[in-house]
Amino acid sequence: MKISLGSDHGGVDLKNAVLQVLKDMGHEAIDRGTYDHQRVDYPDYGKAVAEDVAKGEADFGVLVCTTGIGISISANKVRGIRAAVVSNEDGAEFSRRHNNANIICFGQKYQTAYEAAKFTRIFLETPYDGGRHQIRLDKISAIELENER
Ligand SMILES: O=C(CO)[C@H](O)[C@H](O)[C@H](O)COP(=O)(O)O
Repeated sequence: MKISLGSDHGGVDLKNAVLQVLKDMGHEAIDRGTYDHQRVDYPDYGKAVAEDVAKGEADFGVLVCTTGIGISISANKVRGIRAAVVSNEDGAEFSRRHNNANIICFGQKYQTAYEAAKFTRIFLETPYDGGRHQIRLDKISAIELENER
């Protein structure tokens, strides 16, 4: 699979760790930065990864900031993006099964590299259940359309 990854300065170490694991697993990775600990703004990286996924240039995205919150809010502003902050195995599985999430987000403050890699693997390997869940996702899409300028 092709995975786009991004983080701000608060998530760069965890992003780099997940990037390496994804490469080791044989995935193709697009690293949208940031690349060091210099202070940057998380919306720039949330947008870059979200647009890769929304345009079909990546199958899935991985985003990391200090808490996972700001960068997920940013990514979710892009039409068609369902970015989920995940902090356990169940969330990794159900963000895919029920929400058809296309970006997994982490808070570097809370997740070890081992956990983030495990949750990302579960996320990538879990299919969407469809069925009744599509009714809810269609309602989310309708909210997006109703609120477009
Ligand atoms: O967690 C974040 C946003 O939800 C970011 O990673 C920032 O680190 C956080 O906002 C703190 O910003 P700072 O400039 O590093 O103090």
